[in-house]
Formats: sequence, structure tokens, C-alpha cells
Amino acid sequence: MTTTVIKGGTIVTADLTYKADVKIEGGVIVEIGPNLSGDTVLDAVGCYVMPGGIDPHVHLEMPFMGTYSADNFESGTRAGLSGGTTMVVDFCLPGPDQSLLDALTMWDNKTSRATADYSFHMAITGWNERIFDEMKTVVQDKGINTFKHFMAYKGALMVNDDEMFASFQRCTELGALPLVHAENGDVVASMTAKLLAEGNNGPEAHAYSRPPEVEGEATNRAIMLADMAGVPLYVVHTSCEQAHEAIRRARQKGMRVYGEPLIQHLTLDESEYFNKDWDHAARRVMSPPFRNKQHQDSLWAGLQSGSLSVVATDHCAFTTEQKRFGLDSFAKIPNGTGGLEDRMPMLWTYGVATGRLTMNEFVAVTSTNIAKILNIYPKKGAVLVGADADLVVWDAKRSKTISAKTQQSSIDYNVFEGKEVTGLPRYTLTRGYVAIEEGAVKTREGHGKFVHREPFTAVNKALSTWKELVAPRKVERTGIPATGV
Ligand SMILES: NC(=O)NCCC(=O)O
Ligand SMILES: [Zn+2]
Ligand SMILES: [Zn+2]
Repeated sequence: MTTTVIKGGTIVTADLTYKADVKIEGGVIVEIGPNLSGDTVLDAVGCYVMPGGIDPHVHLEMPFMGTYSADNFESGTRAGLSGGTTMVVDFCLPGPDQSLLDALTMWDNKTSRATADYSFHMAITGWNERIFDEMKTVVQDKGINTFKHFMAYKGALMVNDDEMFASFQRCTELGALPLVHAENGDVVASMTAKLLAEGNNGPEAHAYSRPPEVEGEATNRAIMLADMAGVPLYVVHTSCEQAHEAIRRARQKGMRVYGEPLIQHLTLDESEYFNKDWDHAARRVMSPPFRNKQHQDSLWAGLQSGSLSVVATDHCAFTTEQKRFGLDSFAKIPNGTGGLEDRMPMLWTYGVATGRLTMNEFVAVTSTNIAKILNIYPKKGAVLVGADADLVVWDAKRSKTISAKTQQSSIDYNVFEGKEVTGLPRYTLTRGYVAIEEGAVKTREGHGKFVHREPFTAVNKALSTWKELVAPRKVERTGIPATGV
């Protein structure tokens, strides 16, 4: 078997920075040390060698709001690799009354052209005995240990508290981790109707219909339900202080709750919605919406202090033409933005280069933390012997101006258009294959493989042991007074 050596670089992991070469054979790391040699040598002098990024929140070819998100598993994973992301996790969304397993077959069928590894979260969009039963198959046979719950999108993907609580309890039994999109869907529906009735139909009203309180309330509710079910919780796209506060408080009380801010919320603010150009504003419509600077500061602080764990993208890209479905009503603008290609360079530029994050924290929040949360560490998220050679050779001096004209995503704009980023891959390797080389795209369609994820043991077991210890117990009494005396 041929070998590849990444030579002369500085390895940066979530907890270490040191000079060493990395030798790869058969798609995995086989040796780390000085003066290694191999059949192919990749020059990493002056660069950092880091675990490839993992984006745990993407929607490729997602059926949503009467259309499909524009990037598929080929263009989406190609965009990811181009920016240093070597694995994505998409969401399998069963339709009303659809079997989870049938939905999974549909999602499997979308992936044949994936250029990087991927996995799925399974969405729970209703509740019945079949879902209860199939969750076990999903976890034990299909390699999926995460279940997503939408607390918003009333009349579509949304589940109610009783359904969500039942699913959380099932997650406890199965060693699975529930995820929530935390916005109060009833309140959003009511505010949307009011805004439209008052003639507020532009994209800016999307933000008015989903204030931070809507997110804070739902985040807190989900945390309380998870605590009562005795299960950890992962909150996707945490965008504001109210939601962050709920997560912070829960973590201080010892609860295992993970928060995931998006690169968009960290770097773009609500002023985008007041742009006079309808297309500009509509292209940035996503849920939750962009917030103000105070909320952004809160998210950065969360990443620094560890109360927030992961930076994702929620990549769900719609073309301008698709966004125009909502010309007469913001409620019909497909929700979602792109970001897969830009997450790592944007976070490096606005995080590491500004001193807000260390390089090791960068690796933690783009790769290692989520690998641990998803139970795929150290196969992914690590530079260790035996780990998959999903690696990025990061050139902190390489720069570019983000532009839709040169991006990999198939849409016709980029929400980060015009931003100067410094810090880009020199090479991106997916299981040892060099897919990106000095900006040249050499991705291989069909190279990407499904990443099987085993159920959780440690945290779920600890929580259920504790729950059992403090479970309600009937007090056996003697000398009970006779009735009627
Ligand atoms: N976030 C968004 O606006 N679109 C994608 C679906 C979701 O994650 O809520
Ligand atoms: Zn969402
Ligand atoms: Zn999403």
C-alpha cells in the first residue's frame, strides 16, 4: 500500500501544539513523529496540521417550504472540503406518517456522489408506537445515535411537548442524544399572522416574528424536559443570549447540555434585514434570524468559556429564485443560508486572528468537541495513530475574498460576499485522499462513506444511574390509621 507523509508542519489538536510529521496509509494515520518518509510527500512547512472540520448541521437537498435546498451531497461535501471540512451530518426528515426506516432509505439514496464522509441525525416529526419501535432499529442497526426535534415550523416539522418528552425518554432508554431546534413555534405562528395582518410582509419582519425570547423560552423548556427525562441535550443554532443563558445555567447545575452557535450568527447581524435590496435581505432569512452585536458577543464568550461547544453552519442554501417564493410574504421565503465552505476560514479570521480563540480552541469547536458529542472520537476529530486521515493542512497566511463567483456551492450568492479571510487549507485530506491542493479542487465523487455511530454509554448510563437512585419510591408505613376512625 502506498504511503503519504505530511512533512514539516505543526500539529494543532484540541489540547496540543507540536512539530511532527504525519504518515498515512490506507486512509488512516499510521505514524506521527520526526523525519518520516513516504511515497508521496505533502509540504506543510509554515502550516498547521489539524483534524478536518466536522459540520454537524447541514441540510443537503432538503425538502422544505415547497422546494428543495439547492446543494446536494456532491456540491455540499465539495464545498466543505474546499474550506477544510471533512465530514458533515445531515438530517433525515420523515414525512407525515412516514416510517423512519423508509425515510432513511430515501436519504441514503441521495448520498452516492458524496465526496467526503457523512452521517445522519434522525428527525422525530410525530409520535406513535411505530416511531417508538423504529427508534431502536435506527440506533442499534442503522448507526444513528441522535434524534432531532423541531419546536418550530408549526404545521410542518414541529412536535409538541408531550411528543418531545416521550421521544426524550426513548432516547434515554436507547443511549441516544436528542437535539432541538429551540423556538416556540406557537408564538412564532401567532406573531407572523399579526405582522402580516399589519402589512409587514418584507424579510425584516421574519426577524420580528422570532425575537430572542422565543428562542430563550424554548431552549429552557427543552432543557427542563431533557433533565426530567434524564438525558443529555444538544441545542442547535443557538443564536442569542437568552438561549445561551439557559444553556449556561443548566451546565452550571451539572446538566449535560451542548450549545451550537453558527458561523453566520457569530459574524453577521440583524442590520442585513434592513437592506433596501429585497433579495439581499431575503437571502439572509434563516431561523433563528441574525441578532444584534450584544448577542454576538455572548456567543463568542460562550465559545471562549466553554458554555457553548460547537460552531456549525446549518448549511441550507436556496437560490435567489427560490427565495423569491416569498415576495408577497416573508413567511413563504425558504428559511436557510449557506456557509459550509466558509465556516473554518471565517472562524479563523474572526476568531483566531482577532485573539478571541486560541488555535486549540478553534480545533475543539470545529472538530474535536463534536466528534466526542457524536461518539465518533477518535476515529474523527483527532490527529492520533489509528484515526481516519481526515486532515487539513492549514495555511494561516493564505487569503481570499469570499465571492459567489468562485465558490463551490451551487447557489448564485454568498451571505459572506466581500469578506476578506486569512487562513485557508493548503491541503484537505479525506481519509488520506488529497481532495484540495492549493485551492485546486480534486474531489472524487462517491469517495464519501457513511459514518456509523454507536449508542452512548458513559453519559447516558451516568444519568440513568442517578435517575434510578432518586426515582420516586413508595414509603412503606406501619401503623396506618384505619379509614373512617
Ligand atoms: N435554519 C433554517 O433557517 N433552515 C434550515 C432548517 C432549520 O435548521 O431550521
Ligand atoms: Zn433549525
Ligand atoms: Zn438546520
